[in-house]
Amino acid sequence: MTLLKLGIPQLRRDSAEQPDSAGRPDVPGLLDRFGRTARDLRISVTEKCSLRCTYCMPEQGLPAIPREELLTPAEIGRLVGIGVHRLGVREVRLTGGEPLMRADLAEIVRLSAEAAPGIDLSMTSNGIGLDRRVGALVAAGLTRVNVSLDTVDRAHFAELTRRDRLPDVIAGIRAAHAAGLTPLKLNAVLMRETLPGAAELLAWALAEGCRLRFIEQMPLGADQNWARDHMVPASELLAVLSERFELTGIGRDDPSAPGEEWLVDGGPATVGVIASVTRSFCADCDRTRITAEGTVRSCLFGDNETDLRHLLRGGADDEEIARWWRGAMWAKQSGHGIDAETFSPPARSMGAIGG
Ligand SMILES: Nc1nc2c(ncn2[C@@H]2O[C@H](COP(=O)(O)OP(=O)(O)OP(=O)(O)O)[C@@H](O)[C@H]2O)c(=O)[nH]1
Ligand SMILES: C[S@@+](CC[C@H](N)C(=O)[O-])C[C@H]1O[C@@H](n2cnc3c(N)ncnc32)[C@H](O)[C@@H]1O
Ligand code: SF4
Ligand code: SF4
Repeated sequence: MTLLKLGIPQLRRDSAEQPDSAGRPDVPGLLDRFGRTARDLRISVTEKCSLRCTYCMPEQGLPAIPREELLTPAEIGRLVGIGVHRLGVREVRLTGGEPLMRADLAEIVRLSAEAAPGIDLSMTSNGIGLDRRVGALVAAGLTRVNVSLDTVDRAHFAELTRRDRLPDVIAGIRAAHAAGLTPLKLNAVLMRETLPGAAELLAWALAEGCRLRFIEQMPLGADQNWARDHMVPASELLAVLSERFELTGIGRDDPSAPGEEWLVDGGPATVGVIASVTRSFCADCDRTRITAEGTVRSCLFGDNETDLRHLLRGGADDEEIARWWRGAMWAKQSGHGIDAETFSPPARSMGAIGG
């Protein structure tokens, strides 16, 4: 594979070749060789972002994807329809980059909702500008939103994201809540720098009626500055939170949910931990991803991508596209492999994959 600078790979030369499905049983779903079936579709709609979180983006942002290489709303809607009606997808999440950077986001939501009426259609966002657009997004069919927020200290937020935008994020969170997009989950990436403020962030989330989840940092940053012995494991976070709150473990909503939950002070409020590194949930993974350029990415950490865009634009029918998608997922790797001695981070960073 040829790498472009800053972690965006060109399409693999062979990604426009139909994936090898040898040995795959003839079933409609997105089965892989390890017995997992993907039902949770995550679609990245852009690489652009209004923030520059240090664990995700380089300071100068990612190189722009030419407009004609991005999937259009109609193409995204068509893939959602294929995923739901032919491949067994049960929930769809829009992500990025920052989805709100796309001016046609409401159109993407509308066409996706029309392609799969009644589906859980959510978005993961940094919340900036959500206050102005949430009405249109809900009217278009958005059912839920998760917002990323690492600290409620304005100066610290500016340092972590390289942008002084905390008031905009909070406005977005409150507007989403007021618009009925609940449960509203907040995602906070665990870092040495944010650990001392973790209890404060939880107190803030509880007061706002949001469900906070802390996420172990993964080696997916464009600056490639992750180190196993520097990351904060879930166990350390739980010890810190327990100094202020009484936590009672209640496990996962379902086995493939990445987050484990704890009741806070007897409940009903909860705090979640997504321990992707130290308590990996890869064995139960149910994810399939489409990148903003229309490739299937079977795993966050798997650089082998299969191009569906040329099929969408080349007159292929839905069943042919479904066949390629199934083949791409059949080849999915067993897990992220972070603990293996041979591990090396993927070529794309989180913002370029679609987290
Ligand atoms: N290892 C791993 N981590 C993931 C994956 N997808 C998301 N994450 C991490 O989980 C965090 C939360 O993701 P969200 O986009 O909020 O999605 P979710 O937790 O599945 O969403 P809900 O259904 O609302 O609970 C992200 O910030 C990522 O760090 C994945 O496929 N593998
Ligand atoms: C890449 S962002 C895209 C959506 C949106 N811009 C946002 O921040 O929510 C999706 C999620 O990935 C998480 N993320 C980014 N880099 C990460 C990393 N290195 N390790 C773990 N999670 C990461 C973010 O915190 C966010 O919750
Ligand atoms: S985590 Fe989300 S908000 Fe932060 S830089 Fe990455 S894409 Fe942007
Ligand atoms: S790292 Fe890959 S296999 Fe593991 S949960 Fe994420 S997408 Fe699934």
